[in-house]
Amino acid sequence: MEQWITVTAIRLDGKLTRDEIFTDLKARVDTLRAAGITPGLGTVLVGDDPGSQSYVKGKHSDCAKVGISSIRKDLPADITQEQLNAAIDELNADPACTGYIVQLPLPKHLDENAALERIAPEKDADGLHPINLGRLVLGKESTLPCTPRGVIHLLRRYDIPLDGAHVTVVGRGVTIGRPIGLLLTRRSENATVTLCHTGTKDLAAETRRADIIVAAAGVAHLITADMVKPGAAVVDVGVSRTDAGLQGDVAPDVWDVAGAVSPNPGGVGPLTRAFLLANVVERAEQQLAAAEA
Ligand SMILES: Nc1nc(=O)c2c([nH]1)NC[C@@H]1CN(c3ccc(C(=O)N[C@@H](CCC(=O)O)C(=O)O)cc3)C=[N+]21
Repeated sequence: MEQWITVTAIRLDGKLTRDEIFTDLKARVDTLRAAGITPGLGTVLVGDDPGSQSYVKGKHSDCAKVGISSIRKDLPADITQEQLNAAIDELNADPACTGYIVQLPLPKHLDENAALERIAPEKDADGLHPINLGRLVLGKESTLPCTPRGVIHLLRRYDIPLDGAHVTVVGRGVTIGRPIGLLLTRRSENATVTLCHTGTKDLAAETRRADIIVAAAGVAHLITADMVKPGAAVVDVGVSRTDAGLQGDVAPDVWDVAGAVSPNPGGVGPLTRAFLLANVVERAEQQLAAAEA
């Protein structure tokens, strides 16, 4: 029998939205350069994981597109914590580097939290330094984590209402699951958030009552059509490298039920990168404002 597949969901287009952000950033970088400040993004990459290498490469090519200079530190997988510390200290001291990241995950013998804490908080482009995460909890101005910023920007770009919305977040990772609730529950967003994880007893019950699902578990096709309220927005953040290629957390049949879905690839990933650059530009703008004051 013939199968009819009805794709009804709006596509939350991360590439298009990224291009809009880049246009804005490029103009701001031109202004900074004219004032004598060149924003510079540093990356610290340890080891030769192909995924991490491709992400870092993407970040540097983004920099070139908006006029941000970039500094790459690629280190072998077997370096010691002291050698990693030395690379971090160099970027902390380098005036050409206005913001940087330590690409995660690090090889298992290295201490990720120690590395993140060693980053000068004012150069933390990821927004993952404990001072910045702590300031976010306190509601103080801080560098915001890139992926949560990207998710919220994408929802707003497509006029998905956040005020009063029930958002179910799936996954409790440090880069998205934990911080995104802090952003979504600010007065400016005003959403109600449920955070689910592997200990959640009835995941489908939690996702089914959501107006917005943020799927960030890193489990391929975890979210299926039966778990989605008709018309809900579904943001696919997770990435799994499988034999079938890159797969998100959202199964294809979700497009038949949801009102809006972010594709993966082509959804949140490009925005994570765009907000990394936005964070670097904003750091440099603050530097300029401080110099002018
Ligand atoms: N310190 C640190 N900061 C990070 O922000 C960070 C990290 N470590 N470790 C790994 C994760 C993952 N991540 C992605 C960024 C862009 C895409 C992206 O642009 N993806 C493209 C596809 C790229 C491809 O095909 O490989 C897309 O979704 O369209 C994906 C994933 C940043 N991360």
